[in-house]
Amino acid sequence: MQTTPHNEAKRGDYAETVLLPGDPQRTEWIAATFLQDVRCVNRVRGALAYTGRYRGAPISLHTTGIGAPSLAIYAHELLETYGAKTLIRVGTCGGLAEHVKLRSLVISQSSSSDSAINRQLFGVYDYAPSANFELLCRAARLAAEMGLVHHVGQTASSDVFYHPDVLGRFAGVRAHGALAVDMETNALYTVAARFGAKALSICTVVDSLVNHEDTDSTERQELFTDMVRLALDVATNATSAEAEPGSPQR
Ligand SMILES: O=P(O)(O)O[C@H]1O[C@H](CO)[C@@H](O)[C@H]1O
Ligand SMILES: O=c1cc[nH]c(=O)[nH]1
Repeated sequence: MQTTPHNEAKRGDYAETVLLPGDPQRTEWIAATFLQDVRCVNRVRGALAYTGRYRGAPISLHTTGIGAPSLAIYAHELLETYGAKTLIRVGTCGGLAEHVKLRSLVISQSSSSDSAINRQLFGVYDYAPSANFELLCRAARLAAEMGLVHHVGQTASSDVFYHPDVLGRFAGVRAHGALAVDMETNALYTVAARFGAKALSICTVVDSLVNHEDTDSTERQELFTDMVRLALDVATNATSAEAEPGSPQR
């Protein structure tokens, strides 16, 4: 029998720190490119998950799929059943501000949402899901030390990818400083807070809704090298002085 309705991994199969890619191909690539002693711990629904080591430290990867409901299920089970303590999303996002260029990194400090999920949970409050402060500071410091083009600030999460009003629907959050949009960060920060866990979302900008630019999906795995290296260094509390020779710099 499976341990949860969505996961065949056994208790103890995950490390306490789990990186969360949205796409199973990204998960596979991270496992093959960055981890040692790696084994696959889940294949249910194609939500590939691996556990291995990064510079000696235990680390897991788990695919979240697309959207808040999908991420919320996997994050909940990782925290409740598998004993995860730290979740770091390694995702993609669309730029909402002119200065947020393609291929840069967006480290989300907080995330607004158009989802109805939290409206039923907080009574009269509009909940403000936020990154773990310690992870956020570490990511900002390491990104600067690594010379990565990055932005730290608030983001938006939307339940809608294809919308008839491509940019107009973001007018309110853009006018209040939102840098980029994805679909899961709001849910990640909310579920992590419920369990008293640490969470951070780092996304690579793959298109700009403002500048009407797009990356080619064939370049995307390579594009993720900086984001994944940063997330792994944040996860394992490395400093850039310890970075392996040949670590990508920008
Ligand atoms: O590339 P991932 O991490 O899946 O993230 C983004 O890409 C998907 C939409 O194409 C959504 O999940 C969105 O949040
Ligand atoms: O435009 C984009 C790009 C990635 N992910 C999103 O949710 N939107």
